Order: sequence, then C-alpha cells, then structure tokens
Amino acid sequence: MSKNELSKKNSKSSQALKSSKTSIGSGNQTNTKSWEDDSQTPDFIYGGPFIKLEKPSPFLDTATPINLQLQGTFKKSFAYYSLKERMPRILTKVIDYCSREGAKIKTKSGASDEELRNFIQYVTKLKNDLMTNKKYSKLKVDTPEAKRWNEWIEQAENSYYFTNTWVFTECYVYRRLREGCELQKGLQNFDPFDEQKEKAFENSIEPMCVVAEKVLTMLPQSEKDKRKADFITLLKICLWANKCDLSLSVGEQVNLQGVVEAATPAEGATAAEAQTPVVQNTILDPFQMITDFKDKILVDDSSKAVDQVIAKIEAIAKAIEGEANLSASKAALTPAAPTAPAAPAAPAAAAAEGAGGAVGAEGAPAEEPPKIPCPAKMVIPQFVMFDIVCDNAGYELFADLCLAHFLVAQKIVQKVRFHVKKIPWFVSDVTPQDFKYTIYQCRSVNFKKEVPQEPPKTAAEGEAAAAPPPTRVIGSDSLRTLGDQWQAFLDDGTFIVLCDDFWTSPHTYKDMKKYDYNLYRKLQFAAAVLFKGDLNYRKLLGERNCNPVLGFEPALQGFIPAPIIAVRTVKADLICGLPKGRYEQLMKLDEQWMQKGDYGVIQFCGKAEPLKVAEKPCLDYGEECRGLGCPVHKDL
Ligand SMILES: O=P(O)(O)OC[C@H]1O[C@](O)(CO)[C@@H](O)[C@@H]1O
Repeated sequence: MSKNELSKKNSKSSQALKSSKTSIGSGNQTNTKSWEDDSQTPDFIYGGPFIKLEKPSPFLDTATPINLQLQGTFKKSFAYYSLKERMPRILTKVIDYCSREGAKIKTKSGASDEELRNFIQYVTKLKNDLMTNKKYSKLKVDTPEAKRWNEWIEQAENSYYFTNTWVFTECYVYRRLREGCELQKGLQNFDPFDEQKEKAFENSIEPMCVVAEKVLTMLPQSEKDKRKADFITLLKICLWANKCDLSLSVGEQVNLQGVVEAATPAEGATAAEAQTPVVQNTILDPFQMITDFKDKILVDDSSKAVDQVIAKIEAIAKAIEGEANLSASKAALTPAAPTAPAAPAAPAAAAAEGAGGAVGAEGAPAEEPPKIPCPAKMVIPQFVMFDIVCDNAGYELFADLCLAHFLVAQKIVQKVRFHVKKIPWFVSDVTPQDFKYTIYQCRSVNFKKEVPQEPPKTAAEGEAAAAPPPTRVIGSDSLRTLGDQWQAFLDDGTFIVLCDDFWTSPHTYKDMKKYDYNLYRKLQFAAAVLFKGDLNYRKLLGERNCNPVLGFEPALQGFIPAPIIAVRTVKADLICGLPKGRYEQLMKLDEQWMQKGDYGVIQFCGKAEPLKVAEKPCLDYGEECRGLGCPVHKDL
C-alpha cells in the first residue's frame, strides 16, 4: 500500500473514530444491495483487486462505549441487535396482520382493498430501508407536526438508520409507520398493534382481578404508616407491570412471569368451554411477586420518594390554600370594582361577568365562576397533581390506574394527569384509544377462576381432621367496581389524559425545554412526575451509556421540571445509580441481563426547577393574554 493510500486510510479511520463521540462514521452508504458489503463501491473498484483496501466501516465490534449514546453501529449492543432483528420482525408482524386480517381491518376502519395494499407496500419498503441502512426519507404528510419532524431529520447529525442514535431511529420508524396510515384515507384511525394489545389485555385479566380485590381495601383513608406502605407497594406493582411489554417480546404475548403464552383459546374449544370457570392450582399474584423479586430491584428509592413527594404535596397544598385565602380576602375588600376586559376567548359566562356580573334567580348576585389565571403567569398550581408518563397499555396501564386511584382516594392529590402517546408507538404504548378501551374492558369484564387451596396437614393422633379449606374464587367484581370509578374520575376531571406531540418525537428529555417549552412548564405544575418503563428511562438519561455508578440526578442532565420518579424494568443496556461493583457482578452472572426485563429500578430525584412566570406567553392566547380567566387551561 502506498504512503498516500495508507495515510488516506488512516485519516478515514481516525475520522470515523473522532466522530464517534456523538455518532460513529459518516454513514454515507447508498447502495441498496447490502450495507456491509463494500465490494461495489467506487473506492473498491478504483483500488482494484491488487490493493486490499480496508474502507473504514462505521460498525465496530464492541458494546456501546461509556458516555456515548446508544446506536446501531456498536455490534455488541442491544441497539444493533434490536435494529437488525427486532424491529424488522415487528414490521413483518404488522404486514402479516394486515394480510391475515385484511377483511376485519377493512370493515373496522372503512379502508378499501387498495388502501390496505398500499399500506402493506409502505411497511414493506420501510422494513427494507431499515434493514439496508438507508438514509431517512422525509415525511410526506403535510401537517405542522410532520414538518417539525422533517426539520429534525434535516438537522440530525446523522440520518441513517444504524448510524444515528438508536432512540432517534426507533422513534422515526414508528413515526413512519404512522405515516403509512395517514397516507391512506381509510386508515386514519387504524392502529396496527390493536389486536396484540387487546390480546395482552385478555391475557392479564386474572392478575388484574387479584390486584383489584386488594386495591379496594387500600382505598379507605388510612393512617400515615399504612398509607406510605401501600404507596410503596403500588409503586412496585407498577414496576413489575412493566415486564409486560410487547415491543420487547416482538408482539409475543407475555405474562408477568415473562412466560410466552398462547393467546388464543385451545383449538376446538367451544364458546361454552371458554365461558366455564378455569380451575387451576396456581394464582398469578402480583403481590407475591413483590416479595419474590425483592432482590431484583437494583436501586430502590421508593421510601425516599414517597416521603419527599408527600412533603412536597403538603407544601403545595398550603400554598394553594394561602393563595385561595388571599384572593378571597381581596374579593371581600373590593366590593363593586369594575372588571377588567375579558380574555379573548372567554365564554359567555365570563362576558356576562364583564357586563356587571350574572344575577341569580332571586335577584341576588350569583356566585362568580372561579377564574383560572393565565398559566403562563401562574406560579402556584391550581390543584395538587401527580403526573404519570405512561408506557404500556393492558396490565401496565391498569397498574398505573390503581396507583392513581389510591393517590386520589387517600386525598394525597386532587388530580392525576396521564401522559400518553398520540399515535401507535413501540407496539404496546398507551394511546388515548387504549386508555378508553382499558377502562371500558375493566368495567365489563366477566371472569371467574376457582383455585383449590393447599390441603391441611394430616391431623395428629386424637385430633379431629380439619375441614378442607374452601376453594379460593378469583372474580372480576372488584375490577368492575374500579373501572366504574375510573370512568367517573375521567368524567369529572379527576383523571386527565394528555397526549402532547413531544412524547412521540425523537428527542430525549434534557432537550424538552428547547423543543417543547410548554410541556416542560406543564410538568412543572405537578407535585411529582412518574416516568414509566424503559423507553422513558432511555430518554431521561439522554440515551447515553453513562457510567453505571453515576447518580440519577446528574444522569438527568438538567431535566428537572418536577421531582421525578423513574420506575423501569431493565430492557436496554444503559443504567445509572448502581452501587459500585454491582454492574460487573451482574455481567458475570449473565451478559444479557440488561435485555430481559428481569431486573428493575425505582429511582428518585427530588430536585425541581421552581415555577416562575413563563419566559414565553402561553400558546393559546399568546400576546393577547390579559391575565384574566382562562377558559381553556383546565389541565393546569
Ligand atoms: O415498554 P418499555 O419498557 O418502554 O420497553 C420498550 C422496549 O423497547 C425498547 O425501548 C427498544 O425497542 C427497549 O428499550 C425496550 O425493550
């Protein structure tokens, strides 16, 4: 090899390594043949068969180096495996579903044959683009959200499937999948994962019934210690519920023990047989799992989290009360002060107020409707709220709802806001439709299982033989009771479901303030935010493979809108906050321990950026806002 060629080669390799801090390699493959085959590239042809030209590959045979972001170029990382194997299989499953259940999908969605065919073609091409590490294509749909996506694609440091960060590519694939539906008029409301999610719900009815029965006993207001213990228990129920994730299992049905189950009833089973109560000797009891999996929680901040969150809640409640007293005394001191002009979109009632106040039936002044100040100016929330950034539908959402119900019933908080995904996401993530579906199903489920109890020990000589214990019956009455109450909470605004676009963007949370200032500020109104699951965890850590002993707070890289609780079973190779030596110990036990969801963390950061007057005017009223009653911001 000539000096020139050698230096050219070296400079290319060092270039590739240099850029490895954020993204490895230029990723400028253009051939569709195979992304690891260089034989047809101009460099090879120019070099000819006499010179062994080693073109630097962006792929490295390593795990993700410490402090780099996860990406598909590290061949010993889960990101590589996931992009190469899991995602294509997830897309294949979508194609299979559309082919197998075409008739059903068309009836449900109103799509034509052609539309469904187009969608299948779209997904097939998407899968091919992913597998051949193509450059991202821009979205074709013309919506403000799609335009923003296109800007991010343009600005991305690297716009190839394997060489950009794993989280960007994964989010991009799900966004494209959604575009496949958006481009077909009849598939606007089609969720390619609906069947998988419905089956997952059906497969979890038994543990839901078991949990529901116990949760009902936790609701009556209890004394401090019990309340704390129950809060912690429910956090742990939420943690292990995160094992049920259809993206990790590539859509195969999983139960809480991670066992892949047959989702459909036994072949040939009649409808009557399907209705007959199941008699088995075991109960899938999530409370028992908490005890059994005690040692699998690698970081358990639950006690600290509960103490600090309750203290913060008490402080917020006092501030709200103080504010209310202040406005009440102000109102008493200003008898008939002329009202300032109403906010632009103020409803009729507020307009009447401006004209001198509404008058009651008897001629007495009617009670003024409460004024909601402009959220951009508010520095004290209107309500004590707890936020849950949801992950998976089915059993995991059920567990979130139980925790939310407990917090409200114990009067710890007044409202719970659930943040869900606007579009189908990572197979089993909750969408608003899934939220409705889950509550509807809980309200209507009909389940019964009889479980014979352990026979008593044989009686000692002379003792009368004890009567056999009654068969334990697991039924769905409690689940239906909870479901009814959840619907009532939704109807009266105690539960609020929000689906901001940011949750389905490719950005990590340290950049939330930059990309979605309003959402960041919205979270600041919460007493605490619970982030569920692995994807949220990756986004909390900026998708960075930080040193496993780095504390949770520095790992968040400045993302502190409110106290944060992260509850996650470990399904990707990044983690923080481990005690020294623990990571190495676990690696010795099983090199793939981070990919299986067998271990979990409950981590807490109590630090929060104080709520100040917003830097920007509110989105809805903007500069028009006059700081008066705000009829649209009911979720703050
Ligand atoms: O539902 P979760 O807990 O966010 O897990 C999502 C799964 O998808 C991934 O985010 C990647 O596909 C993994 O990290 C994890 O296996």
